[in-house]
This record gives sequence, structure tokens and C-alpha cells, in this order.
Amino acid sequence: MPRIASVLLPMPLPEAFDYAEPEGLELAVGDHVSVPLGPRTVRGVVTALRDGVGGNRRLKPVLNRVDDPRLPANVITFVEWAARYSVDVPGWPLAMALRGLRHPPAKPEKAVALTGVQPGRMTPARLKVLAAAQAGPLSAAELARQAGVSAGVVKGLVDEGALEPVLVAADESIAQPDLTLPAQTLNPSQKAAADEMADMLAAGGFQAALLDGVTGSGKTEVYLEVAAAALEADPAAQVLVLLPEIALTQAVMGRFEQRFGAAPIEWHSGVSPPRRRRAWEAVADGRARIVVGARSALFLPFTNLALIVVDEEHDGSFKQEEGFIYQARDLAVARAKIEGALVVLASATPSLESLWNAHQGRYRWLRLGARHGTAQLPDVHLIDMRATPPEPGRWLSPTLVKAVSLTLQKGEQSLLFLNRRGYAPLVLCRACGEKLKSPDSDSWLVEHRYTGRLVCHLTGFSMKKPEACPHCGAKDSLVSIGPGVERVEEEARYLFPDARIAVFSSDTVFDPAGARALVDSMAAGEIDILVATQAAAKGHNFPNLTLVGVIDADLSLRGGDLRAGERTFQLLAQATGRAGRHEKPGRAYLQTYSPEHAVLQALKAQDRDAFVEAEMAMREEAGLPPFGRLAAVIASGPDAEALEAYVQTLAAATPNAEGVEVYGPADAPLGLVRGRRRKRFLVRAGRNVDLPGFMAAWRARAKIPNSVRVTIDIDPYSFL
Ligand SMILES: Nc1ncnc2c1ncn2[C@@H]1O[C@H](COP(=O)(O)OP(=O)(O)OP(=O)(O)O)[C@@H](O)[C@H]1O
Ligand SMILES: [Zn+2]
Repeated sequence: MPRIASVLLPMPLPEAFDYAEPEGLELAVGDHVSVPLGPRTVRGVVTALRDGVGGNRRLKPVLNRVDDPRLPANVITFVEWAARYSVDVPGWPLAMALRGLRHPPAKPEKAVALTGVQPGRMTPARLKVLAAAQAGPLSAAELARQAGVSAGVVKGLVDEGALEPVLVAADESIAQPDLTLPAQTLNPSQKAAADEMADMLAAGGFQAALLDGVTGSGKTEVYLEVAAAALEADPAAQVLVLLPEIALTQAVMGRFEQRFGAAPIEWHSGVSPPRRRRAWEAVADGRARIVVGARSALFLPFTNLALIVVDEEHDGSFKQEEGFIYQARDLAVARAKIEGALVVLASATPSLESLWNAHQGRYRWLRLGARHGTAQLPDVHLIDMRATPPEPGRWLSPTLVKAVSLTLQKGEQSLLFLNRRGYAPLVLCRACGEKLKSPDSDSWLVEHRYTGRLVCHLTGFSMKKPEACPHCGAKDSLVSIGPGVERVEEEARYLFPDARIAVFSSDTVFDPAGARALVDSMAAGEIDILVATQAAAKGHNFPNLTLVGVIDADLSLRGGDLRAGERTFQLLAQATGRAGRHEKPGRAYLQTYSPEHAVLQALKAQDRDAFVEAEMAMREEAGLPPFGRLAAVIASGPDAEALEAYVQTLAAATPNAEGVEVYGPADAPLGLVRGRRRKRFLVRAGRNVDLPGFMAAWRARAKIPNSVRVTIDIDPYSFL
């Protein structure tokens, strides 16, 4: 019986296409194949096979099978689930799942091997080479190195036929975790949490736990032991640890390496394509037992995934906002369900969504209430900037300056935290009052002093800082308004000329190696004052860091969106939580113009539960997440009239659905980006509404003009 293969292609197409299976090809679900698409040949994955010939239309045949490891059926299920959940085409998540295969497989390597032919003349050097070659084929250079002779000796033996060139498979060995190495002795609450999760693993099937422990309580140590339990219980089990930042993956890789004597597989955008290829293959064939990575690691082809850890689960970076839009924390839970695995969400400041799930009993709630050993949470002080302002043109108040000097005197480290890159967030002309804006977007240009450029953080546009105002032509009239990390660094250098000062932001640290070097140097005490954006303000463990100064505690409250309070609390609790993690007690100072604000009061009192309770009550009242669901529609286009006509048509086509409210269309706060105008709708729905289903049905009711792009964002984190 001939068969039809459904082939999903990693491109924006609404569904899998049918092809005929040629005689003798014997396809299976998950096979990679080449198929014709119009005039092109493209590769895709077989997602289903059924008997038949395709009715009255003759199907084009599959061209051939591509010799790559099969995509596990669970990954196909996951890709389809993710697409439906995100109201997007399945080709996008499929493209993510195939990302490791873009680079060709490793080529066989050139080596030389013994032929059995004796050389005409034997010398001591030649004897050494022939002896070393007994062990099997080696590259000529390696053989010469092992024999301790020059390359010429090896070449001579090849010329005389005693050695011959051969091709051998590239070395694909992956260091395996050593499960016999001793574990850290866990304290009683750590042990209770680890044991409970080990029991959940042993029970098997999908389960979820919220590992909720204050900063420095040793959550990492706990999940290391849960990972050990999973790997021990099943020699084929695989473990995935997701982290929100590349800098953090470096730190956690190090902890796994210490614990298991072998570095885990690393997966994020900083990993080179050949290494990604190796990682993908090793995950697919089970050699990779521990993977540490960023959100996209969720799409790797695990065949026996037993445990997923989402560390810093509250972090906004788990939400991917461009291209295929998804919340990795939620998809991690979905993947664990599909795999029948344990998912552990870990944080000192869990998201309200996860706290709610724990509260409802959907997640096992495991709490670590204190820091490990004698370490205490830092004392948190609020600095009222109205009462003790900094000198004009400065950003550190006298109280904070004094605290930093004291810390320096004691030989301890300080972290100055400001979540803003560059030198100044705004440049203004003193003569005409013009604020310098990005040419095609609604955003201010940020001054960067290291590079002498003005940069649009939204689109990446940049220009050399002009000498005259581009608006009125006045010379030397441009002034920098407000601080970024570079400006705080400048002030710190001026105030503490002898201190060793470094900046940690995406402008000073571009790659994982750079991040690791800076983190190591801070941990080793080679830096006295670290000025950092949020990249360094979470997850890290610097034993001698005892002071955290937050330059602008009000910064992230100003946006005013639904998560502003929650996000500010999380960010600042994490930042202040870097202080005093070992024996020496820590202090934190928050500079604020609104010390009476509930978020700042909760931080000062270290009363997370009270904050969460108040925030939950407010969300429940307003029907906002986790009590209701949100989605956004963002329509954009260069042609204002076409855009307006489309959003009006879409508004008129809103389906009537119980428990769903649609607000908009409205101009987006970022009304213009890269020359495209933007409009938004916001949708609020009850928890029991199939929101993706509603959104898909709604979008299908209005034809989208060519010039308009429509994005659906389920559970939006950005409202701009
Ligand atoms: N049982 C233990 N024995 C020895 N040291 C421990 C133990 N538990 C934790 N520590 C140490 O305490 C410090 C904090 O632990 P860890 O980094 O795991 O905390 P965390 O809960 O993940 O923190 P955060 O949420 O702030 O990132 C580390 O230096 C860690 O090595
Ligand atoms: Zn001007």
C-alpha cells in the first residue's frame, strides 16, 4: 500500500504538507527529508504517515531522506503544542528545534595508520613513530608529538609506505558525569526539599515543584542533588537546566562541573554552530546527560528527559518577545507534561503565577526560609533622595558614598546597581530644548561614552555624537541628562580613585567567555566596586560582596504596567540578595524619591509574603493574571491609512465570547518603530477561556493587507 507523508517545514506555513512516500524509502515519523516546494528543494520533518495516494491530486514524492538523527516524536508533539499555544505557525518552533542541525556534521578527520610495510632504513626516531602508531590511527601532527620527533619523520614514513593516510570519524566523545563523587552535605531544610523531589522523581510521571528559597539559601545545591538522583535512578536519564542569562549559565556550568567532574553540555546563542551541532547530536543519541542553557534549549531533541529545572523562574528574560513569541517557563511545564518528567521552578522571588499554582496545590511548594549556614539576609536601608540628595550633577547620595568608603576600608566588595546601559539615557540641546530622538522610532537616543556614539536601544540605530545640535545648529550645546552605568562608573572613579572598578553590562561583556572572566575576577576579589546592570545582579555568588547600592530604586516602577510592582520587587530583592552571602554580614541601600511606596517598604521589611498578598488581592480585584488571562494584538505598518483600516476591520470582527473583553485599538506607547506605525489591542479573559483559540478565530476574520504585520502576544510582558 503506498503511503502519504505529512512533512512539516521550518518556515512560516500554516500546516504540514502531504507528499508521496517513494517505493523502498520506508520513512518513519521524525525522519528528516528533502521535498520539492514550488521550484525549490527544502528540508523538513515527517510528522505523520498514513496509507493512501492523495485522492484526485497526484502528490509530489519525497526526494530523499537526510541522514540526521531522527526528531523524537515528543519533540513534534511539543512543537505543535507550542505553536497552538502561541497562536503561531508550527514552522517557527520547528525551526528552533532544528537549529542545531544548520551546521553540517563533523567531517571525518585525516589521520595516518600503520600498513605493515617495513621502511627501507630504520632509525631511532622512526622506531618511536612506529611504536606510537601501534595504538591506532592518529593525525600526523599528534603522532609526531607523541613520538617526540619532527613532522618530517612521519612524512618520510608515509612516503616510504610504512604509514598510510586514512580518514577516521571525528572525536565525538562527551565527558560523562561521575555519580560517585561526594555530594555537598545539605542542611536539614535543603535535605527535606531534595528528598521530597527525589520521591517525586521515583513516583514517576509529570510532576511540578516550586523551589522557593530566599537568596543564598542554597537552591542550586538542592537541584544539583535532585539532578544526581535522576541520573542515578536511570542510566539513560537526561537533565535540562534553564537559566535566564548567558552570564548565569557560565556560573551554573561551573557548579555542575564541580559536582559531577564533567562540564555539562552548553546551549545558548553564544555557542558556535559546530558546537551546537555536536550538542544537538549528543542530546539526540543520549550521550548528553546534563544540558545547561537558555530558553531555546527547551526545543532540543531529548529522548529521555527526566528533569527540567527552570532557575530564576520569575525572570522576564524567559519570555521571548521577537520572532516566535513564547514564555519558556510555561513551555517548560508543557514539555515536562509531554515527557512525563519532573519540572522544578526555582526562585527567591517566584512569579505570582507560580506562587498561585503552588498555593492551589498544582505545584509542590518547597520553601527554604533562611540562608545556608550562618549567613543572614542583608539589612535593607532606604535613602530618601529628597532629604539627602547627591551634589548637583552627581548620582550617589552622601549616605551611599559613606557606605562604599567603609566597605572599601574593610577590604570588602560593593555592587552599584543601575539597570540602564550607556552613559546617559537622554541628550538635550541647551539652546533649543530639543531632545535627540531616533530618526524612525519613538525612542530617545542614549549616549555611550566608551564609543562616543548616540544609540537607539530599541532598533540599534547609532550615530557619532554630533558637535552641533542637529536641530538648531548651536555649538557645544548638547547636555547629557540622567545616569547610565558608565556615568556611575565615572563618578565612582572620581570618588574612589584607588579602588579597582569594573562595569558589567552588555556593552562591556559581549560573550560567555567575557562574562565568565568578569564573574571569576569578582569572585576572586580582584574588583572592589562592580557597577552593573541586571546582568550581574542575580544568581551570582560573590563571597566578599557585602554592600549593594541601588542607584535608582524607582526606575522600573515608572513604567506603570501591570507587572511593574512585581518586577521591581523581584529585581531589587535579587540585587540586594547578592550582599552578605557568606560569613560577613551584608547591607543594601536603595536610593529612592518615594520611600513610602509599598514595594520599597516591603523590600525594607523583607516581607515578601505581605507584598505578594497585597499584589494578589489587587490582581484578583482587576481580573489580571494569575486570576485572568491577557493577550495582545500588535499591528504595524508603514502606511498609516492601511493600518487604521485594518485595525478598524479587526475591531468590528471581534467574536462574541463569554468572559472575554477586548480593549482597543489604541496607538501603542511606542507608536513608531523603524518607520512603522504601531497599534495595539489588549484582550482580557477568564482563566477557563481558550484564549489561543479565541485569538486564532478572531485573527482569521479580517484579511491582513500586505503592508500590515500582525503579532499576537499571549501573556504579554511588554505593553509598549
Ligand atoms: N549545604 C551546603 N553546604 C555548603 N555550602 C552551601 C550549602 N548550601 C549552600 N551553600 C553555599 O551557599 C551559597 C549560596 O548558595 P546558592 O548559590 O545555591 O544559593 P541560591 O539559593 O541558589 O541563591 P540565589 O537565589 O540568590 O541565586 C553558595 O556559596 C553555596 O555554595
Ligand atoms: Zn538645539
